[in-house]
Amino acid sequence: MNILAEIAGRTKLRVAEEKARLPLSEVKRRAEAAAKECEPFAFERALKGGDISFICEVKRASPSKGLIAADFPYLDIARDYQAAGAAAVSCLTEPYWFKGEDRYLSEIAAEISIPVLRKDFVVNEYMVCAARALGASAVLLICALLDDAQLRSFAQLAGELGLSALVEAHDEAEVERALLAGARVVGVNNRDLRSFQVDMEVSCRLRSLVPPEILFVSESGIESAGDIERLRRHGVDAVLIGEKLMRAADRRAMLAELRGGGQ
Ligand SMILES: O=P(O)(O)OC[C@@H](O)[C@@H](O)c1c[nH]c2ccccc12
Repeated sequence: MNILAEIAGRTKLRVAEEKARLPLSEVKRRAEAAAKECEPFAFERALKGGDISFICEVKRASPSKGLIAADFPYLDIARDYQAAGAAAVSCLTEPYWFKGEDRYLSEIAAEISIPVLRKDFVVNEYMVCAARALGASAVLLICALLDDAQLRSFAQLAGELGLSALVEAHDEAEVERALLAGARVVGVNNRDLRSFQVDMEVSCRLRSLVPPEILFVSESGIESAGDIERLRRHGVDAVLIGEKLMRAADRRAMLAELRGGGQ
């Protein structure tokens, strides 16, 4: 079984436990209440226009790298990202492989003013509603994990809650499926979630398949100002960076270095 299927299976059990504590009707009510108080689609707005935007990730561990941050002052990290000019923050909430927690997301969203993406393995509508209820402005939908009907219905539900959906693809067929599902933000993962192989060329190759009015985010394995420059040249709207920033002693300085010559 590949890791994605394994994570999805474990996630379904996790959500079933959550549901037993807090029913879907209550999470929906909380999500709708949160939607009334938040600016709709703030995530998309934050990525639009200007130079390439940075989505900076708060990630404690990953299946490919193991423990990334022994010391994990997640609120300080999120505040640093905001101070360094990040357009948005991505926060892992998956507990078993990424050592994430829902409270990291809710506390970060309450602490900073830039939008926060819930980075998790969404497998049902409960998780979309919970994302909003926790204070997220965006939710990740992974094409490799969801069929067309699920992609469409979760993207629509997100839309009804004013949440942006970052629809993640890794090849031509998945980009096509993302667009068919009505994605307004397509993320191309440079990392193959099955083999963990990282190749920036994947983003460069797939860029032209996404029309200019749809936001294009390049995700994973981005490590240098040179990488960013290459993606900029290909017309990428935003980059999603985790490990390189998480491991930096001075995250603000690292973000400035990655941004390089752009304004
Ligand atoms: O740490 P990196 O290589 O900079 O990658 C960040 C981000 O793209 C990665 O965490 C990610 C991309 N898609 C995902 C889906 C699930 C979990 C994690 C991810």
